[in-house]
Amino acid sequence: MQTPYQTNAAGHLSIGDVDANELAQRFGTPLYAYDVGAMRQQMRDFKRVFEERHLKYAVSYASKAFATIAMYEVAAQEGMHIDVVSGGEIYTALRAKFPMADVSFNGNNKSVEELTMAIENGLGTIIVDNFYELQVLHELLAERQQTQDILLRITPGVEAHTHDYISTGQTDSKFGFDVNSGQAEAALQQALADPNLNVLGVHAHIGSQIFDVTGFQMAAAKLVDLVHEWDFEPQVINAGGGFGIRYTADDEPLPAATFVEAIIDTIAEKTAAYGMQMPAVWIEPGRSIVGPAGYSLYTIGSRKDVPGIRSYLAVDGGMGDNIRPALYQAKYEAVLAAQPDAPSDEVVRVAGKYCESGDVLVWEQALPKTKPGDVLAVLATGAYGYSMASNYNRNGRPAVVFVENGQAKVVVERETLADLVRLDRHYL
Ligand SMILES: Cc1ncc(COP(=O)(O)O)c(C=O)c1O
Ligand SMILES: N[C@@H](CCCC[NH3+])C(=O)O
Repeated sequence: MQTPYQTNAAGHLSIGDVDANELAQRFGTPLYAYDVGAMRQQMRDFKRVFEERHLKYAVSYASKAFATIAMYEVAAQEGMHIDVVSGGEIYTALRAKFPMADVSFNGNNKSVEELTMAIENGLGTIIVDNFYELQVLHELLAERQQTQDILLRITPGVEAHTHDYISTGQTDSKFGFDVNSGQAEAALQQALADPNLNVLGVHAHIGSQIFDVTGFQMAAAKLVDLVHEWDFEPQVINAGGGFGIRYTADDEPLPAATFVEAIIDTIAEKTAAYGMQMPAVWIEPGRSIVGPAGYSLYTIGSRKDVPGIRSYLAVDGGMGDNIRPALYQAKYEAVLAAQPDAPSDEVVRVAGKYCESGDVLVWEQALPKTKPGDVLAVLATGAYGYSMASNYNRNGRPAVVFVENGQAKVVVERETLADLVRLDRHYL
């Protein structure tokens, strides 16, 4: 059976051709380690179908999944666009010297400051979410006698079959212009009439961690139907992100190309049927670019056996570096770095070190016998792990290393104790 990880000659877990135990020893734990080659491969896989078909496109990495200077550098090197959702992500991209023309800006409540930052730095496309934003943008642009390319984010009423907290395409959503009530069409007319706005097209994002193409086809078809109904010929249709990945053996993700083909084919067929030009197709994968490439390395510490119930194996990280199990009941798999393929002896719950009963990393994990000091690797933690990390319990955030071709480099330093009080001020 094919494993979702690599091993080296010693039979140890290998990340980017470096032994995971060695990474843990050199850089300490907890540690986020990324296999850069795997990320590059995913980016290329998403782009390939567009290239082969000579289409106008953008594969825009949804960087909320993992936004650091180094990540933006790799994305730029791979000819990716990026999607940002805050002034902080814009600032990080600027520091990475990411080409601002290839940046799009999503979000349901972009502040005046953030929108100002976007237009003053030549950010390529603003994905407008609501009427308030249309108004603020108009004022900022008119003042500066500038125009701005925008897309309109539409809530197409397509609900992805995924965990309820992370579906954003349905009608009862804080995101985007609602279709059924006529808001989306009104927004389009308002934007088209605005001399400072250049409406490139429409955008929809239906949810996250999706395993079939149907939702994307439905949403893409709906977008084409809508623009046709509104008598608007878009230059761009953005089908969002949400492509599912393998966290555990229960997940059966589709290849990047399958999603891309389904989206392209739907848009091509629908636009052709209406006698419209084929627009550029944009997508926004986040999780699927960085998720499978990321590993969280921990050192095993204490253990508690509750007779007849279960055993808890505790590691030196937890919900501060990976909130997803606590927040979404997300499931992960873990292996021992020194013997990932060893037969298992028991099933344990991998818990963190935080003062919270829900601080779990893996709910049920079969493992060989372990001892304190062993390095445990949780797989596929590259998306929404570091980016959702916190300093809860005043634990510092782990370092991040990028590993490629046998070389490892720290791209985010481990937070120190001094970092934890850096912004504190004495009261007395
Ligand atoms: C607008 C938008 N685009 C793209 C994404 C990326 O989603 P994922 O990381 O699941 O690909 C998200 C997050 O779900 C999003 O809200
Ligand atoms: N943070 C979520 C995904 C949210 C997507 C936001 N658009 C996760 O960890 O799966």
